[in-house]
Amino acid sequence: MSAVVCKDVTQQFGNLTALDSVSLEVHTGEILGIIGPNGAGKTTLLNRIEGLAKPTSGSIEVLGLDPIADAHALSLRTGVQLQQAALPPWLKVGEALELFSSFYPHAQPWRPLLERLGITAKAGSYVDKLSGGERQRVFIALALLHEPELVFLDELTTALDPQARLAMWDVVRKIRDNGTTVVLTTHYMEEAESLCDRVGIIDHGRLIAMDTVPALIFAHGGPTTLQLELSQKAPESLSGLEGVTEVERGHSATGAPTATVRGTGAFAQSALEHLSSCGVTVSAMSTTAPSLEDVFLNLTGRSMREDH
Ligand SMILES: Nc1ncnc2c1ncn2[C@@H]1O[C@H](COP(=O)(O)OP(=O)(O)OP(=O)(O)O)[C@@H](O)[C@H]1O
Repeated sequence: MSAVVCKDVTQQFGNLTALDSVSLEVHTGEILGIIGPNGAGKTTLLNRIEGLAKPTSGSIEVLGLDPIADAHALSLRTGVQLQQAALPPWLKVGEALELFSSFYPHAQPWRPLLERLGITAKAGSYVDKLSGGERQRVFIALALLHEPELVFLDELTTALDPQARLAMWDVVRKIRDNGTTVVLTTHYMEEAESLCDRVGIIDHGRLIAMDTVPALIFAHGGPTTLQLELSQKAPESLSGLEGVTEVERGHSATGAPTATVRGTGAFAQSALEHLSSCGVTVSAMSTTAPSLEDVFLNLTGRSMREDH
C-alpha cells in the first residue's frame, strides 16, 4: 500500500492556482522529496496531505485514511515537524519531550531518541538557547516520539549551515532506515540529490516530473560534457560517434589542442577509444555530468536559482 495517494489535487487561493491537478503516490519506506522554487506550492501540498485544510478539489489518502475526517487516527500514526515558534522559550528540551509524550497513549522513551539524534547533552537546555541544527533535531524528536509510520518535514535544513545540513541528512536517513516513510520539501537541489529516494518537481503548482534522481537526470538532464586536452587536434570523425552530440575544438592556456565533447550514454568511452585508435593522446580530462538543476532547467527553461 502507498503511504500517500494524491489524485488531481488542486488548490485555488482566489485567482491564484497554488496546486494544479497534482497526482502522486508516496511509497511506503521511502524518502520522497518535493522540490521546486519559492512559491511553487510545496508547503501548500504538504499542508493538504497533513490535513491542515481541504484542497479546492481532488482527493488525498494518507495511510489509507482521509487526512481531515480521520485526523485523530492519523495524528497517532504520522509525525509533523513543528514550526519554529511553536514552543514557548521557557521550556527546556526534556520538559518539551515530557509534555509531548503525555499527548500520546504510546510514546517511546525520549532519552534514547535524543541519543539517536545526537542531542542528549541538550536535555536540560532551554529550547531558544539551542543552535539552529539542535533546535531542528528537537523538532524531529517531537515528531518521532510516537514512532509514526510517516513523517512530514518542511524545509528542514533551510536555516542550517552546510555542516549542520549534512548531519541532518544523516538523521533523516536513519529515520527512513528505522522504517518510517519520510515526505520532505526542500529547495536545495543537492539535498534532494543526495537524500531522497525519489523526487517530485513542482513548478507553478504543477508536478512536472517525479522519479528517482538518476532516472530524472537520464530522462531530462541533457548531455554530459567531456573536457579533453590532447596531443593533437581532435579528428573530424569524433563528431560521428554514437551518442556524441557536439564537439568544440580549442586550445588550452598553454596552447595544447582541446576538445569539449558533449553526448549521452556511453559516448565518453567511445570517444576515448576512438582518439586512442587515431593515435591521439589525452593528457588531461574532466567530465561534467548533468544534475537535478539541469533537469529543472530543461523542463522549465528557467534555473531554480533564478527564483531566489
Ligand atoms: N493561505 C494562502 N492564501 C493565499 N495565498 C497563499 C496561501 N498559502 C500560500 N499561498 C500562495 O500559494 C503559492 C504557493 O505557496 P507555497 O507556500 O505552497 O510555496 P512553496 O513552494 O512552499 O514556497 P517556499 O519554498 O517559498 O516555501 C504562493 O504564491 C503563495 O503566496
